[in-house]
Amino acid sequence: MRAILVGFMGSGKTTVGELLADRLHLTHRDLDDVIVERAGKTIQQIFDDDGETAFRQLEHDVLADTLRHSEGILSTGGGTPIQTANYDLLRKSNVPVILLNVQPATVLARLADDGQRPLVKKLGADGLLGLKVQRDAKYHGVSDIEIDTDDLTPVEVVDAILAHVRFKSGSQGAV
Ligand SMILES: Nc1ncnc2c1ncn2[C@@H]1O[C@H](COP(=O)(O)OP(=O)(O)OP(=O)(O)O)[C@@H](O)[C@H]1O
Ligand SMILES: O=C(O)C1=C[C@@H](O)[C@@H](O)[C@H](O)C1
Ligand SMILES: [Mg+2]
Repeated sequence: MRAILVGFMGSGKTTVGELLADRLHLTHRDLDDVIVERAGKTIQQIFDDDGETAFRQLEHDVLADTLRHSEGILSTGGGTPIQTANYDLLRKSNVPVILLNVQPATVLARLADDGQRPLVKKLGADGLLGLKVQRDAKYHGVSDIEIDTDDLTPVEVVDAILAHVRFKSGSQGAV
């Protein structure tokens, strides 16, 4: 991989990852999409049928495979860096890990109409922001670079990433 995006739900990892990959003519992988492909069902269905623990195991397996075999830009899921095994894989990856920071009000605004994320449905606004507080130290700890996204459009987030990370052409990755 050349760069890995992490952050809470609604921070823009999927949106920005796609734009960043386009800009750099790299492939984009979204971990949630790979999980859905592998499971043959939606994330909501995995949570409903198999439970969150099964989802987290699948997420770990897919992360390990993706880090081993894929090139380009990786957008993680919102909970990916939280398990210790995943946190360690990301820290050891030798790839810049970029945190897309969001304030609580931004999370709620961006996810207001969401019907896709099981945890948004299950936890409600207060529970969601509580989860963010619990996770924040891990997001900061796992990242090499942090971008505050609240006042930026997705394209401006890409510009901010490119201002911080120098991407080499060829297969050697970012430096
Ligand atoms: N910088 C931004 N400004 C305004 N809206 C944004 C920005 N980034 C993302 N969004 C919007 O917020 C919503 C969530 O974005 P996205 O799906 O990219 O988040 P995510 O970090 O991938 O979430 P998850 O962890 O659940 O995968 C989308 O509707 C997207 O268009
Ligand atoms: O923050 C989380 O735990 C999640 C975020 C999404 O990207 C999905 O991976 C799933 O809905 C769980
Ligand atoms: Mg996403």
